[in-house]
Amino acid sequence: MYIVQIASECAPVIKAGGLGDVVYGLSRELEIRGHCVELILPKYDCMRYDHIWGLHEAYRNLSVPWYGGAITCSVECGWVHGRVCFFIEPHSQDNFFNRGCYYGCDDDNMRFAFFSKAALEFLLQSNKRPDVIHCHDWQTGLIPVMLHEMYKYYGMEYQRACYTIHNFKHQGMGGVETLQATGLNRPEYYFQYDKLRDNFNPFALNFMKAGIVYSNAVTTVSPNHAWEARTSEIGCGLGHTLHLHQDKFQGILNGIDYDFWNPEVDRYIPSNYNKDTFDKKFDNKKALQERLLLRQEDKPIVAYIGRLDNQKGVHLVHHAIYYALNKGAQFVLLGSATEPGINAQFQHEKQFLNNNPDVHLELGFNEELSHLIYAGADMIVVPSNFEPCGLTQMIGLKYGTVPIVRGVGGLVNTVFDRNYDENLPPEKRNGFVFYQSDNAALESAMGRAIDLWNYSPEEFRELAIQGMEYDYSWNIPGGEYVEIYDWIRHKW
Ligand SMILES: Nc1ncnc2c1ncn2[C@@H]1O[C@H](COP(=O)(O)OP(=O)(O)O[C@H]2O[C@H](CO)[C@@H](O)[C@H](O)[C@H]2O)[C@@H](O)[C@H]1O
Repeated sequence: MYIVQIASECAPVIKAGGLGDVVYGLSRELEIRGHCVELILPKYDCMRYDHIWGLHEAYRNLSVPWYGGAITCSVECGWVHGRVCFFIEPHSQDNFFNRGCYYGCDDDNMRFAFFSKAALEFLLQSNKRPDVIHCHDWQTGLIPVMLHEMYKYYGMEYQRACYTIHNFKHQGMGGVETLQATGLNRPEYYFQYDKLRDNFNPFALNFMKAGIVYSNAVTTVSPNHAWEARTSEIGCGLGHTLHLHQDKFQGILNGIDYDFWNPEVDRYIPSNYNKDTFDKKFDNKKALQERLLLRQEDKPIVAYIGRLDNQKGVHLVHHAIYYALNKGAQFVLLGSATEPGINAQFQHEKQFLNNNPDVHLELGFNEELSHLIYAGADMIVVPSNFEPCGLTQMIGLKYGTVPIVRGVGGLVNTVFDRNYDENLPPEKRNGFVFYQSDNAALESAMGRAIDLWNYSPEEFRELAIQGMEYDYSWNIPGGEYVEIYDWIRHKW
């Protein structure tokens, strides 16, 4: 099969969070299975060019219709750790992707509406006719619409669209101008509730809703989240739309790329290990303590890695720091906040805790350091308010770092409580789970984890090794995506 992935991120060259990991990991798995995969991405000025090999011009003067005129783009091609990626670079005063950031601009909706249009034009003009176009998140939600309403008539009638939602919270909104710019026009048609009109704001078009309505198959990133999104407020207003389209909607648990996230071969950590050489994990713990100037004492290290925003339960992350310190543990945080208020709060916290030898807060994005933390910490806490899948707990498991998670979304599908999970025998359990989003609930799980480390170290070690035995690679989800692709190719 010939599959094109279109997304706003692909790790490690463009990574703001988990979306990038998934786009890369899934593409790699599909190629291993013998499919031909290409990626189309924006050419941001701030992406990690050091991860691209052989960047060269692939298409000159791609003319992309925009607002009745056209914007000329160049398309460059390069290999990102073996994956063929096409980077679209528009030449216009809008400077869509030369802003020193991936997201967070006032005109994000227009930036990615343009990217979506340009990606389709590139496929059309370069005569690429993939079997499946796989789009991700709100940034590419308009692609299935344009494919069905426009490009189908220009010679792309056999291309099928699969759409994956990684985060319902960010849906992308536009207005009439989006229709004018992309050439979709016809507001009276698209502003209908069974098309793009937002379910709650009658004056807005919703990009994510567009992707759901117009794609041949829609997925989100775990079975439990698929259920939550359809039946509760976690769908952020799209529950009804998902319900209407439930026949083509399902949850597929993300995988982890074990070539990249694997303590046995990880080149960013000083001491490689696996479950048979688990004790070498301790060398990484020492290295982590040294690197972050933590007190070199035999204490458990609790870590948090992730974006710092309300989704991630920042109030509980904050509480976890102080609770760990109170229980005599150490705490390491690696995170970045885009919201100024949350950023200021953690900057303040960092200053306040600066002289404490048992805690380190690293505010910013640091891929290399994240590997050392996964390898060096004993536990990783994921207290999310909602979590479509969550990668950090799965990476933690692979590194023998015991997850302590809130039982929501994909965390429910991946972490099984050592003491209370009744569905699995004790030797299959792999972490600690709590359910409410208050301090007491967090403490109930963190307390059990830290106590086990302190008072029954052998049992803690066993639990960590049980976690390492789980296979959360792309092997199973890769097969599930292929089944979906096959289904949409033959059904429609
Ligand atoms: N400051 C930092 N420095 C270095 N690395 C950092 C970092 N902050 C985060 N990371 C890394 O980024 C990834 C984050 O994974 P998450 O599952 O938390 O994704 P996120 O919530 O962004 O994405 C959404 O998409 C993913 C993928 O579908 C879903 O798993 C998730 O639930 C959904 O919210 C991990 O690889 C982590 O190590």
